[in-house]
Amino acid sequence: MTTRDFSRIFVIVMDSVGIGEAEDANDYGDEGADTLGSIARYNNGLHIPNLNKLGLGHLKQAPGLVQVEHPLAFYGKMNEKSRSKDTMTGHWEIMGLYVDAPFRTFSNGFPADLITQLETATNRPVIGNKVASGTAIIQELGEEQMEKGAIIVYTSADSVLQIAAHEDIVDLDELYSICEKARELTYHDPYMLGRVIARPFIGEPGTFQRTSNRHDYALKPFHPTVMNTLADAGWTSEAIGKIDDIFDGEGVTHAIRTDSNMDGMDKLLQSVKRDFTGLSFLNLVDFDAQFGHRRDPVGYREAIEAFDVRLPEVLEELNDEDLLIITADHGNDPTYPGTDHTREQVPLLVYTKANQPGFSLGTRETFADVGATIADNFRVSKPHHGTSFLNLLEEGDEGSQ
Ligand SMILES: O=P(O)(O)O[C@H]1O[C@H](CO)[C@@H](O)[C@H]1O
Ligand SMILES: [Mn+2]
Ligand SMILES: [Mn+2]
Repeated sequence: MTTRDFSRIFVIVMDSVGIGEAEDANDYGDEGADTLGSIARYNNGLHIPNLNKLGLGHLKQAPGLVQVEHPLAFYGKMNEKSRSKDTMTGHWEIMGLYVDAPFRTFSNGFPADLITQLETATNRPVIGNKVASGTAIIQELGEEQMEKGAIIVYTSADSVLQIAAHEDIVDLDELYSICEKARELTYHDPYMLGRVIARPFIGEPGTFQRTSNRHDYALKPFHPTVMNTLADAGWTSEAIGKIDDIFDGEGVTHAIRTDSNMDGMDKLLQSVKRDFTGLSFLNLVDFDAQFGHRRDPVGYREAIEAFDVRLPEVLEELNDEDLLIITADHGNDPTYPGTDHTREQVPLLVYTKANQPGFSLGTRETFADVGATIADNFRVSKPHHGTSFLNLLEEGDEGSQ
């Protein structure tokens, strides 16, 4: 450990809260996607006084977004450089890594070969094997899964193999071990899937419900990320929520699980009250999983407003030596056709009590600017990608643009 400017950096990823189409949205068929703007317009407004105070209204004009005169945070937008719009790619890029080739996707289901290997390895018949929404496929196939003692395998536009089973038929230990086998079978070429996900559910036919016992089995990041360099240098590199899964534990010094956005905010607050030096990295997945993929713009608005309500508690606990960065990993516009992520720019809000008001950080070329800033702050080797904006945070008003 050497020196640092800020002693603690807190990063909150509002999973899927994009802020408008990315420059390359056309390549993804996502022209016009705008998660935050669409939610604001659909609901005729958003009540987000605290995000507005930070400066979110400087990034977008939409009902409920207010351009305050003296934003408390520095604000900007970021484009994603990696050629993919999934969660892992977004988070890895935030920590300084690029993914050049998208992980493989299977829009017609998985090859028969893989399914046979999975059935043999798990001794359970596979049903489903198609692209599906997770909440819909358990209603469709849940009863059959129970009768046959089968496992439901499905995928999406993301590089995922998801396995759903009723907790009374395939207990959690078995489901997790099935997923580990599926992970082994798909870790390398020719499959190299981004993630295998356990999707247990409970209940009766017609009212099946997924439980929070979901578990993700990711690939390890292809190269060390800023989380690794921080941890290797002896700083804290804490993961709250899905972060530990997304990095497959790489560079994580402490992992803290959460079961909802509000639980994530509770855990963040506990972390803010703890004494440490380094990074605390939180993912709030409900925006994406509960509302974006479910194409529920009303629920999504409520989730953003609920997040906004919790912000002051965090801001009050921060001191002059802390930095808070709020951003996202991709979009998931709940008014857009389909049920998948949308290629969007993401918001960047950077708050420190040490220098207010903030000003524009402009439109950043890559999410990796966040990782580069963190590395710069803690004087560890910079990631290959990204430009630090740390110096701008120290400039004061004359840096205003
Ligand atoms: O429909 P469910 O099961 O929620 O799946 C969603 O969750 C997966 C992982 O985030 C994505 O691939 C998306 O399809
Ligand atoms: Mn995501
Ligand atoms: Mn998602």
